[in-house]
Amino acid sequence: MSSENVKVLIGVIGGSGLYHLDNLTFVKHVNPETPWGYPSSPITIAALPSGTLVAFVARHGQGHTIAPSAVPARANIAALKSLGVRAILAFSAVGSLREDIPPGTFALPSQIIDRTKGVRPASFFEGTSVVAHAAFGDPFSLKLVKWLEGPIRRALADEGRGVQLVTDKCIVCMEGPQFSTRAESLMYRQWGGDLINMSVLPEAKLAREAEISYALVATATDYDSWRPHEGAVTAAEVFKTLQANADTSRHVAATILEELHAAALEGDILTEEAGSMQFSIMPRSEKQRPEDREKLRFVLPGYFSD
Ligand SMILES: CSC[C@H]1O[C@H](OP(=O)(O)O)[C@H](O)[C@@H]1O
Ligand SMILES: Nc1ncnc2[nH]cnc12
Repeated sequence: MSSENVKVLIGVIGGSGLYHLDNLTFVKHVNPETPWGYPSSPITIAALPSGTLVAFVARHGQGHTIAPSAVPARANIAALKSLGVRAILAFSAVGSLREDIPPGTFALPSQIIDRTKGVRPASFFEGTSVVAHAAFGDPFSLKLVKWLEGPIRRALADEGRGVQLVTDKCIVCMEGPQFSTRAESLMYRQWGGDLINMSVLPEAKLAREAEISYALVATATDYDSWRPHEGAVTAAEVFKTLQANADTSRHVAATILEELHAAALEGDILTEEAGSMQFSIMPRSEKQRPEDREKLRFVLPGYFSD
């Protein structure tokens, strides 16, 4: 279980239905302990055909034992960062709030509406003597999302199942675990929401605090509960599309990760996030507790060295 000497640039987070990337070559499992505990599941280190390594974590655990509100998102992001991860491709099963985003569609959202209820630890700085305000106006990495569009479209075309990709959508992140009421679902549409899940927050916020470029591949499974003459969403409805979406997600990952790794090495898709916390951390270091600085060094070594 040692994470020693593992250096990985790209991390993948799998959501509901996506518990492994078994179309890549398994190398080993690592389970880094972080100041925020252990990740949802041991992290799989997998090799691409060139030998390039990627890291994969199952958000809800390998056997889907962790509810969305209980996902140890800080440990997941911190563990990936400790392996060297600078860009995360996260997958999520989502509800659709729009007629023109039918189940089976893939989406790259660009905005988030936060409907979590404050029960999830949402910052690495929480409970410490260090105050930081990360910029989150553009919650996904603009450069990474823009870069992903072409390779994902090509991967979907190459798969040949006719899966469509839509971009520039707004995702609502709700608390759960129960699904929304019909009234809430209608309200989210009026607010401008296009998609809904229970997982993108605080994951995206924590990736930003850790200066990791983060993008979400949202895979639609259902129409939530806003359609007046249709039944409200149930888990059984979600399961109908989950497996096919997960198969396509694995295909997309296997097809684009080599190119993504090369683009990340080249550097440009990482430049927005790298160094972005520099002006977010309130600069009163003489009042910051040494033990808090040590904890934060795990995710932001550049700012909290002695
Ligand atoms: C199984 S339906 C609700 C569940 O599915 C999504 O999980 P994930 O984002 O990890 O794919 C959604 O966010 C909920 O957690
Ligand atoms: N309708 C829905 N609401 C919240 N999360 C979801 N994940 C998949 N479908 C969902």
